[in-house]
Amino acid sequence: MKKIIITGGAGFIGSHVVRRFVTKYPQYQIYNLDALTYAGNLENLRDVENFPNYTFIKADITDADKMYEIISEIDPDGVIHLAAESHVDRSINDPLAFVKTNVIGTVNLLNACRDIWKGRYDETLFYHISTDEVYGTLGESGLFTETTPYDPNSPYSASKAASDHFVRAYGETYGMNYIITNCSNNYGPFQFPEKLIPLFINNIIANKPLPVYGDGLYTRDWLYVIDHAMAIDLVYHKGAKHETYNIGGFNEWKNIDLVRLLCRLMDKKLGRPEGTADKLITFVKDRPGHDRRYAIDATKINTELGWKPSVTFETGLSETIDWYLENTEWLKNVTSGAYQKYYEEMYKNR
Ligand SMILES: Cc1cn([C@H]2C[C@H](O)[C@@H](COP(=O)(O)OP(=O)(O)O[C@H]3O[C@H](CO)[C@@H](O)[C@H](O)[C@H]3O)O2)c(=O)[nH]c1=O
Repeated sequence: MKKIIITGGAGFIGSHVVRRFVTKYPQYQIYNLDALTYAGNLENLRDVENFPNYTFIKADITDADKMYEIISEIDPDGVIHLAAESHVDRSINDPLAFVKTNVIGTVNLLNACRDIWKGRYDETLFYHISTDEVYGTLGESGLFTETTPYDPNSPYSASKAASDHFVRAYGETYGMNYIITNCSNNYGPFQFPEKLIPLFINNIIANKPLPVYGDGLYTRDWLYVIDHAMAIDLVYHKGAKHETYNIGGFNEWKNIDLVRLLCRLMDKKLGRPEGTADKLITFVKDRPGHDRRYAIDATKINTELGWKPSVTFETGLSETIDWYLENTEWLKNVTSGAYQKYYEEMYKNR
């Protein structure tokens, strides 16, 4: 039986990856290693928690000894590494937390895998999940390809860039098998409401202001999280070792256009008069170092592995809104307590 450790499996993207692997591959034993920080939630995995091929391990990747102990005990065939601090605004307030988890945490995993897999690197894989933000920002035209030079602008993207470099370096220096994928903005069920789409859905439901940063003309390339999980599955099984793949939706939206679309859909679904949510739009002080535009060229994964997004943005967004409207209890749980304090702290200067 193949054994795979998925780090960060209780988080947003991680939980979709865990669900896919546990349900699709009964012949694999899946270990979800997660520290359960504010963004990790076992509620995200209630539907698979009793599957015989699923095991949850609460552990923090910043603990080197613990990583060594767990990885030597399980002796996995592969590690799919998603555990990360991921919110840009948080990284501006507390960069060191991002260095600890994203850089040191990744190196801790690499060190353990390097030692435990020694002599059989060819049969094992360290698959590192990363972001398009490592490439920095684009002007009006152009796309990020796998050969675009790294040029990160936020403490978050700098920490992810550093972790990518370490993974590559361990491949070159020690000969470990690795793959890195860099993906664009994800959206979908179970996303913590600090990111644009779930935050704004939450605020529209609660009739709270929608804080659009700067002029709102920043551009992001949006991908449904389930399509990302499908890409990760494909890359894990078919990707070439020591390679990088970009994953994106070829789906660029200026923030303000996306917010207006969201407002329109939400008014309709909530049975409110058209234009109600629009009135909540509030332009606020910009995010420092705000990247103007991201856009991914996903040609390589498309032509070499045959992956492409399976749903349109309109369908994915509509399903996402429905999910949040049906799961108000989940939303209430994750936004209680510390969330309110965080929210006020984050927006007090904006
Ligand atoms: C939270 C928030 C965001 N924004 C803007 C900032 C960005 O231009 C855009 C999306 O913001 P966020 O949802 O924070 O996502 P962004 O900074 O693009 O980064 C995301 O996408 C990245 C991939 O591109 C991931 O690596 C990151 O983990 C993820 O957080 O919306 C607002 O205008 N108002 C807001 O309140």
